Amino acid sequence: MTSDYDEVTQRYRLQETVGSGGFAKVKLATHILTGEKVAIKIMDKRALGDDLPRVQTEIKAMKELVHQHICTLYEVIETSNKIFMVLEYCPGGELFDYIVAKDRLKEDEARMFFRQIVSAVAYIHHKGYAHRDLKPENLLLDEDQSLKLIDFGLAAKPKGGMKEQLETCCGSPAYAAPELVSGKTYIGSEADIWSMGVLLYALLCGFLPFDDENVAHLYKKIQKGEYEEPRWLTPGSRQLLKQMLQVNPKKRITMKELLKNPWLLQGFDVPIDWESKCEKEQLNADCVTEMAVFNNVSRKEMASKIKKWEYDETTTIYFLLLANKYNGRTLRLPLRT
Ligand SMILES: [NH3+]CCCOc1cc(-c2cn[nH]c2)ccc1C(=O)Nc1ccccc1
Repeated sequence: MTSDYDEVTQRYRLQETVGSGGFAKVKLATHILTGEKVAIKIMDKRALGDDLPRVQTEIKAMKELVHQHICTLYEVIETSNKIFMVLEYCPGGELFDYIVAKDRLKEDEARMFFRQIVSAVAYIHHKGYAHRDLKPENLLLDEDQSLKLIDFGLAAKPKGGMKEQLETCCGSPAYAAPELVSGKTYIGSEADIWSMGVLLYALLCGFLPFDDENVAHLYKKIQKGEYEEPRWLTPGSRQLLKQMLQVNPKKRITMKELLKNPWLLQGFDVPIDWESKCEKEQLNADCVTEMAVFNNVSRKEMASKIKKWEYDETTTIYFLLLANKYNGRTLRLPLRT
């Protein structure tokens, strides 16, 4: 009787559990061949029940969305009872805990993080997706204190493009846009802009703009769109929050305008670089060469194998090599003995 864990334990050394949410648990693991650390999200198909489509949505979205501020999906291993998602290692924990630990962030640090969030969301909108559950719990810090967006289980890619109205009410109430909590049809990208406004407020203030134990009262506050402006907020940040937390989605700042907002440019003076640095279309030649030598095949053969993007061990090794190129570490594949 092969256990569900046979395949994954052949290639990964499973370590401690670092998170267990509703229908998934996350264990740390080491990729045996390269020694690199990864996180493995483990789901039981029986326990998933009606949530199985949500996992399929997440896997499909993460395969399409490869970006420096999105947690990379390396591999998917499916057995008779389990789904294993091998994911990028993010040891810095959740942005939520980071804010709580610091009470609130100084403006420069809030801006540095928020630029990374805008970069990730501008990229997913460009790819025709809306995240629909943007909140500090879904932003993890990697070992270089860079933000990585996770949890695409509610992401939507409307067939008719980003202008198509969406119905499903989803995400966490405190971050949900007024048009969403009013049960109206809404544009995913416009709702994401509102959620990012709530996120920016949380970064700068350390508490939420709209909060109430009673969900009905919370919805009322969101629909009213009135919030406190603590005295420490600078005019620039007040102005930006006002443009993002516009109750009328048609009056809300657009992503295009957000990318060149003066408050976001302050101190950086370069527009937010939202393009992906690791597009799948353009393979990194060094990584291909390294893998070709390791597998004792031609580079041409290796490149076409990688381009199948089967999200198996080949995909994992390619992404792990690529990540090491970016953060300057040299990962060498052990020559096959
Ligand atoms: N509070 C975070 C628990 C879940 O941790 C992860 C979740 C995902 C994830 C979940 N969905 N999509 C990606 C990806 C990576 C991690 C992770 O590496 N966590 C970690 C690493 C070292 C110490 C502590 C925590």
